Amino acid sequence: MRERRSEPQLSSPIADPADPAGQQDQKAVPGAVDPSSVTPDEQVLEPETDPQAGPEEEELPPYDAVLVLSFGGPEAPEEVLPFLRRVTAGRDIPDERLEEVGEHYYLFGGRSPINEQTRALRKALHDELRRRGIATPVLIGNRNSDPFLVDALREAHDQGFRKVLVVTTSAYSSYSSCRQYRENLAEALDELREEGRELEVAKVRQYATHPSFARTNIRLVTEGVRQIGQDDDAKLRVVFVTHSIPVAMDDTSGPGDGEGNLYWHQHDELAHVILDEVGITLDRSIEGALVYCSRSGPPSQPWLEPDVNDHLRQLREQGITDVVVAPIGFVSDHMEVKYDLDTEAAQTAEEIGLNMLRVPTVGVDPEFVSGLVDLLQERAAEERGEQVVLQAWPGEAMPSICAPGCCPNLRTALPAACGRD
Ligand SMILES: CC1=C(CCC(=O)O)c2cc3nc(cc4[nH]c(cc5[nH]c(cc1n2)c(C)c5CCC(=O)O)c(CCC(=O)O)c4C)C(CCC(=O)O)=C3C
Ligand SMILES: [Fe+2]
Repeated sequence: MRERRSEPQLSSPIADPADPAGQQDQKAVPGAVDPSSVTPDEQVLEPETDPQAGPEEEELPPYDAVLVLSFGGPEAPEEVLPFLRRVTAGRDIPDERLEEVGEHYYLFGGRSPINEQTRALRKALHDELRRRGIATPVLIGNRNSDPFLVDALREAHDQGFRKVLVVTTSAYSSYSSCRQYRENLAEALDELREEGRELEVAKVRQYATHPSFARTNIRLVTEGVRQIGQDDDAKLRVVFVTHSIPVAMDDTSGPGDGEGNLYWHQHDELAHVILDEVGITLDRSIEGALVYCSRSGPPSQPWLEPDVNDHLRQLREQGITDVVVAPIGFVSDHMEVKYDLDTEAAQTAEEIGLNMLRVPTVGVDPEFVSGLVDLLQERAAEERGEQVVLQAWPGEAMPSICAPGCCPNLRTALPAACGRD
């Protein structure tokens, strides 16, 4: 087992002798995608017939469609409870907890921003693929809301697609953030097979260790530190936040034959390089810590700690006046960010007189989107048997085909796609 530091404190700068950050060539991508320009219609599956497309138009062989697989969320008050029941089906999450979480959604009119953000990501991937001359369609499938994964794959099959390349909206390695999506895929494929629809799916590797994810987060945090306007390093902290998971889930995260704690380790490594790079760019020495939000489950079950609110109070007691909160565990500003950070943590900060600035998630940042398209192309090249160099920083590239027993389901062994088990 990896030795998970119980003290969340990180300090900068920690020299990285092999800093590859500046060495990898960066592709310039013009123009960010405006999420408001995405109409619901655009997610409809349309065969792409671009009148301008020449015969040299490339695709992504052997894949004939890309699917963005996301968590999903409610978009109206009456969708909130059915959504929460779906999320927690078969788990011992008490009703009070569901009502409590329901309130977070009702505070925002029963609408989570997540589906809109998934549509914006779909459009951004679509546009970046087109910029590279790749005409492969991009679809959306969700775990917990419409368009559901199985329906999206059924529609894909009906359109004639047989090999689908999946990218999830989840960067890290753990049961909740990786294997559970693979189980969703296996279940959907089984259901379709029973209907006589045969499909193959593959998934791009978890991208917490892809350089584009690190570089985008480094730039966003650097900007946050610049903006907050506290030039005394001793009064400022960076607070890196991710979704808490049960300690038992973290202990078993990563390849079955590995050391475990990969979920924590990937966040810890990324938080360190972000602090190092911010320190180098701004010529400062800023400290930070990795903390958690959105804990659920019974109090008797240990989850990763400390909670972001407890940590903010502790910082204030230590004389810290300003915090830059960086939600590196999430890829879009969905409900966990809007409620747990922008509402709850912001309120805690205000109560205790701490100035807090929340950094945006990677969202549809062109550098991040470009990295995801690199990963789609990398996975396709790998499948064609071509030699591929897996870019990784910080840490190691995760395999695109997971090892047996990787990030196990601790409750029931279920079939999972895109792995060797
Ligand atoms: C690691 C991780 C991610 C990041 C990776 C990824 O993105 O997948 C994530 C994302 C999300 N989690 C989300 C929502 C919820 N997660 C829950 C419950 C849980 N999450 C867990 C872990 C994670 N969760 C775990 C171990 C549980 C308890 C057991 C279980 O039930 O699996 C519950 C149940 C109620 C409660 O909080 O107790 C809800 C409503 C939303 C939607 C937000 C929106 O609507 O905008 C998103 C993106
Ligand atoms: Fe969650």
